[in-house]
Amino acid sequence: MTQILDGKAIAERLRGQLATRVAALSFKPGLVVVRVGEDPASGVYVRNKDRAATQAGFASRTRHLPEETTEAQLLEEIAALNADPEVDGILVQLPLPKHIRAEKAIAAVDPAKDVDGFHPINAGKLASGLPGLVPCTPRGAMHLLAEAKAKLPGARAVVVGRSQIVGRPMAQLLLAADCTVTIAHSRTADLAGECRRADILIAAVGRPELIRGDWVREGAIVIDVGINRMPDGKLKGDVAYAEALPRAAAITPVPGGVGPMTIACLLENTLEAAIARRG
Ligand SMILES: NC(=O)C1=CN([C@@H]2O[C@H](COP(=O)(O)OP(=O)(O)OC[C@H]3O[C@@H](n4cnc5c(N)ncnc54)[C@H](OP(=O)(O)O)[C@@H]3O)[C@@H](O)[C@H]2O)C=CC1
Ligand SMILES: Nc1nc(=O)c2c([nH]1)NC[C@@H]1CN(c3ccc(C(=O)N[C@@H](CCC(=O)O)C(=O)O)cc3)C=[N+]21
Repeated sequence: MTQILDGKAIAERLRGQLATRVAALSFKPGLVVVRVGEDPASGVYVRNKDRAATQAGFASRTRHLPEETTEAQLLEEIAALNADPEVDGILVQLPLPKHIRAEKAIAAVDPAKDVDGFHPINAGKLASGLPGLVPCTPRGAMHLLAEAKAKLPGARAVVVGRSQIVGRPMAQLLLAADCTVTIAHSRTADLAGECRRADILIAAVGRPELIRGDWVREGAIVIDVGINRMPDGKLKGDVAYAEALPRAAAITPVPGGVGPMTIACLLENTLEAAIARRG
């Protein structure tokens, strides 16, 4: 029987554990989400983060800046949050309006408060095997692999996608866990062939059902990071779920897989950043 990795339930349990740890502190870890403009998808995510954080006992707020905010104004806002002792975690919601360079905003966040783990300092630490803040989505995927009791050392892991925010850090975490890691992308010569070798298959592409059932090795663990909004409003992953299900040992659904774990790991990172910074 294929194990369906219920990210919603696992994230709920993790948030409960975090709430218990937060309740034992003498302060509320502070999280600020900075949102610029009106990207429609961001509205839902930002509200979900805010609700999860508040429920778990964090001091959470959203700083919503208008679409016309200049890059310089955003950097000033970030500098103020860096200097605020009550703020432990800062997340600049992506995408940003086109007139703002995302890499400038990301690099402006104090690495000690960078709960997205996107700052080059944290990315460099991860690539060097040093402790630092780790991006939430790959971190959530690692929790799900633990839930699947994946035997990582020596396993062949294939990560499809090489973005700064998902694919690359995912590959680094699997490498740190002693997997043999392949990173595939849009220029990969034989994507189906690469996927078929995977004991652990991570899809982070952003193309609905690109990965077909017969690309999945019998007994593989499949983590589908993709979140694709279809014209009918429903969400689909990057993996053809119904086809892959009978072949996989374990698989994540979309929705209800990696997405909720991302939010739980944001809280996990914020708690860790708070404890590290406040001692
Ligand atoms: N569950 C969650 O919490 C989150 C989900 N997501 C979702 O994950 C998906 C990926 O996000 P993100 O990493 O930001 O996306 P990006 O668009 O930044 O990266 C996509 C990657 O997929 C590769 N790719 C695109 N088309 C193909 C193809 N036909 N064959 C092989 N590789 C391909 C690209 O290759 P190349 O580099 O060559 O262009 C690129 O490396 C999206 O659906 C996004 O919505 C994202 C963040 C969080
Ligand atoms: N600075 C920054 N950090 C991010 O981590 C970040 C970001 N910007 N921009 C957008 C992406 C996307 N992302 C998701 C988070 C939760 C769900 C999630 O909870 N998904 C639910 C369903 C949500 C729904 O129904 O729309 C699920 O998959 O079950 C999805 C996607 C974080 N991102």
